[in-house]
Amino acid sequence: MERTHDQDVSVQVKHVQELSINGVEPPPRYIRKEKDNIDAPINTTTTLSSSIPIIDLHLLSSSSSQEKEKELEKLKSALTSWGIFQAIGHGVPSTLLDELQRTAKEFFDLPMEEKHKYSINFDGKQDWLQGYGNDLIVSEDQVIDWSDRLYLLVKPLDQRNYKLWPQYPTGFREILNEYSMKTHQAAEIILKNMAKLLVLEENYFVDLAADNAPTFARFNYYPPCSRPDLVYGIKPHADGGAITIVLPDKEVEGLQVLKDGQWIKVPIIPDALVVNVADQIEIMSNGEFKSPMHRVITNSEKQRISVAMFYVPEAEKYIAPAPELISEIKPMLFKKMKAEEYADMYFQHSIRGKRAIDFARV
Ligand SMILES: O=C(O)CCC(=O)C(=O)O
Ligand SMILES: [Fe+2]
Repeated sequence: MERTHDQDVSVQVKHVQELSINGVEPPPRYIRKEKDNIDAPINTTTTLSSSIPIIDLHLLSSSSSQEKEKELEKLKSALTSWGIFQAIGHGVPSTLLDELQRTAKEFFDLPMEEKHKYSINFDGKQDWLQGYGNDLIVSEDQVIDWSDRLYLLVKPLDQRNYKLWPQYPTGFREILNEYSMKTHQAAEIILKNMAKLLVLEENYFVDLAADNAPTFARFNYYPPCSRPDLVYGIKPHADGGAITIVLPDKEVEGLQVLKDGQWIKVPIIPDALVVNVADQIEIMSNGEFKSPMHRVITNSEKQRISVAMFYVPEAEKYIAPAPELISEIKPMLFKKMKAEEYADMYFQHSIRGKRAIDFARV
């Protein structure tokens, strides 16, 4: 994964945090264009928000088969109709969630010079987009998200680039390490039960999170923005890996998911982790599980911080619909390709605001 990027990054942008401090109107390149909008109304009712499934991961490994079956049924409907759910009983201690949020905040609060030590473009080199930065700019007319990020490879362990793991705030490295181990266990439970639901071999999806498979942590920092009506925190997108586990901000909402043509707010549930299916599981499940479009809106008064863990299949692995899920009535919906080919495709299309998975269809 230590690939250097040969993309032209000559167009540099400021960190959003600096723009926000000056309180200026967002510059034109942050203003979304008509083509970036998905023409869907926002559903502001809490009824739909509160119908986003809540799954107790602990019950999925419970000894009572009745409880387990009930939770599995809920998981099935979460994955097939929403592609997103709130995970409780995930085994990550509440104190660790708080510590991770606190360290993330302390990192973004550091002076710019300190954060720049971990810059994506440090020394003019790009380490597969790892480090502190924001959207990679590939064209002059690209619309930029109102967020700064710290993006780090946390697995495979021997590929971690500790030069980009902040030394301050103290304890950052240990906390991220601990958090990544705990969320890995949650990811395994989810992936195992996904295979069960599709009557596939138990490890069919768990292997996607094997020791050699990459996991990335992305700390998202969304400063206040004077024009939430015009500027996205993250534009509408689907994630490109296998699954994503997000620790959302404890106090500030912002994440929305597209469901049946409407944007639905993902509500804050204390200590819950938001889990979403990403494109490569949609492909492998032959479209049974949905990789949902989601976006983050900005807030005029408050900053928001989230931490996303992306579980990504190993570069060399072939991704294709499971043969067991292909039949005369359900033909193969997606082409077979290497995970790294998909990753490249994802990168090229998503940066231009397009859905990569549409280019993988048969
Ligand atoms: O900030 C959030 O809640 C979600 C972030 C997200 O969608 C992402 O990092 O891909
Ligand atoms: Fe996302």
